[in-house]
Amino acid sequence: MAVTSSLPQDIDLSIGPGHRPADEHLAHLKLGRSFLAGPHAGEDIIRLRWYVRESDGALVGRVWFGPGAQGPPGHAHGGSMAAVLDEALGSSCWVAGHPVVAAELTTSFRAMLPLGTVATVEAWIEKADGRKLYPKGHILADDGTVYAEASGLFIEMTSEAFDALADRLE
Ligand SMILES: CCCCCCCCCCCCCC(=O)SCCNC(=O)CCNC(=O)[C@H](O)C(C)(C)COP(=O)(O)OP(=O)(O)OC[C@H]1O[C@@H](n2cnc3c(N)ncnc32)[C@H](O)[C@@H]1OP(=O)(O)O
Repeated sequence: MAVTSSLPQDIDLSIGPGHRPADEHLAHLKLGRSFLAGPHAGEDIIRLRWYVRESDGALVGRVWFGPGAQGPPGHAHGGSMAAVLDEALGSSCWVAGHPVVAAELTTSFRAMLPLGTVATVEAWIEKADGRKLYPKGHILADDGTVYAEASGLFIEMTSEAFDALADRLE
């Protein structure tokens, strides 16, 4: 498939009914500046939009991997998929009311992801133990093919700690 550096507005990252934008849950982090979901994200690398699935509160994303995300010829770099999964697992905790940062992330790459693909990302909290959250997630093709999956340990912080970080950006 030929991949061109399409402008973001040419990429359809919408999702079906039963989802709402996740922005309201994630605004606390100044997420407009996110490496992946913010306006500064490279237009030809990755475009990403987060939603909350209303049936179970899971985080769902629609993500496009462009030519700037190349690893194997014509396919996404593993690091680009790991970055998306890092943000997905962390955000699944944030939308559930747990302000976290990543401590550990394990990613398994199951199938090569062709550049130009718009895929679905899903993430949810598998287990919680005090400040320790154990989310899981995956990147899926529309036919259900699993491109990559991840599990991690995320540590809950106080919202004051995040406010202090964000305040330094003002
Ligand atoms: C519209 C929108 C969009 C988008 C959105 C984006 C959202 C983004 C959301 C974010 C997405 C992106 C996410 C990112 O990319 S976040 C960026 C990457 N992560 C970091 O930079 C974190 C760096 N590390 C730290 O700051 C500290 O080490 C933390 C805060 C993690 C812990 O230091 P703290 O002093 O607070 O706690 P503690 O040391 O008492 O540890 C507490 C407990 O945890 C256990 N432990 C700790 N570390 C590890 C480890 N590595 N493996 C195994 N275990 C570990 C530890 O043994 C202890 O256990 P126990 O003794 O109690 O049993």
